[in-house]
Amino acid sequence: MIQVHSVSKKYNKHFAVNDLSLTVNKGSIYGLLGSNGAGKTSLLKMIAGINRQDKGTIKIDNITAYENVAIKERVVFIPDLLYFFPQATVAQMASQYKEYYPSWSQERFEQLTPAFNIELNRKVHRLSKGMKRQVAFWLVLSAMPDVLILDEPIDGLDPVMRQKIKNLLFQDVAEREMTVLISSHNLREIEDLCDHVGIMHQGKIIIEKEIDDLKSDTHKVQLALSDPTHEEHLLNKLNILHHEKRGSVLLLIVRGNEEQIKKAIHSTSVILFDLLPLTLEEIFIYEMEDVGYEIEKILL
Ligand SMILES: Nc1ncnc2c1ncn2[C@@H]1O[C@H](COP(=O)(O)OP(=O)(O)OP(=O)(O)O)[C@@H](O)[C@H]1O
Repeated sequence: MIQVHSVSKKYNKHFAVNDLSLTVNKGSIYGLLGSNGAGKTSLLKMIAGINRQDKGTIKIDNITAYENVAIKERVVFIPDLLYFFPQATVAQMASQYKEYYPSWSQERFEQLTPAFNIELNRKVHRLSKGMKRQVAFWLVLSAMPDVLILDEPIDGLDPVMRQKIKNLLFQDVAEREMTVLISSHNLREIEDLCDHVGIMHQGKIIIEKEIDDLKSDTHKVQLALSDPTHEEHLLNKLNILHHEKRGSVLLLIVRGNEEQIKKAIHSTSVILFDLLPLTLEEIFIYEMEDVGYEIEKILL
C-alpha cells in the first residue's frame, strides 16, 4: 500500500508537487496521468524513496520510504530513462539484481526467458530501446517487488510485447497482490491496465476515480422528444455532465444508474433514444470540463 499525505516538493521556488495526497491500495494498479511538467516524475521519485519531499509524509505499508533500505528492497522503480551498468550483459545485470533484492526469484527469471527471448550474453547498452525496456521488465518482475513504480513504462515496446507485459503485471497483481503505480500520457493504455486513475496538473491531483465506477456511472444518451416542450422537465430529472442540441436531437452525457436514466427518459414520450458507452478519454473530457479544466490542454 502506498500512502502519500500532503506532500510538497519545490525546485527553485517552483512547486513540482504541491500539497498532494494519494493512496494506492495493496493489489491495485493506479494510473497517474498529466501534462508535461505536471510533477509526475517528481512524485514517483519521492515514493520510490529516491528524492525527499520538503513537506508531508510518504509511507509504504505504513513505513516511511525515504532512505529506508528494507523498504527499498521491496519497491522497484522503472524510470523513463533506463540505467544499466556500462558494458553489463543481461546475465550480469540479473546477478546485480539478485544481490540487491532479497526477494529475487531465479526460477521466475528462468521462466520468463522464453517471453523475452533475449540472449543472456547480450550487452544491454547495445540492445534497441524497446529491448532495453524488455530487459528492465524481465529483471524487475524477477525481483518480485511488493510495489512497482513505472514512469512511462510502455514507451518503445511493440504491441505484442505490450500485451505480454500487461499480462505479466496482471498475473503478479492477482497472484501476489503487487501494488502498481504507473505514470503515463496515454489514457487508452491506462484504461486497459489500471483500476484507479488520477490526473495531475501543476503539482496537484485534480481528479481521481475508480475506473469501473466511472464507466458504469457515466453514459452518452441521444434522444429526440415527440413534444419538445417537455425538454426542460426531462433535463431537470437527470444528472447532466454535458448537454448539446443538434436540430431536434439532444446529445447528453449523464451520470447515474443506467436503469434509472432509462426509466426517467421513458417517462417522457421519445421518438429516438440511444444509450451508448463512453471511452475513458470521453468520460475524462466531460468530468474535467465539469471541474473547469480543458482536458486537451492538460493531457496533450
Ligand atoms: N531536479 C530538478 N531540478 C529543477 N527542477 C526540476 C527538477 N526535477 C523536476 N523539476 C521541475 O519540476 C516540475 C515537474 O517536473 P516532472 O519531471 O516531475 O514532471 P512530469 O509530470 O514527470 O513531466 P513529463 O510528463 O514531461 O515527464 C517541472 O517544472 C520541472 O522542471
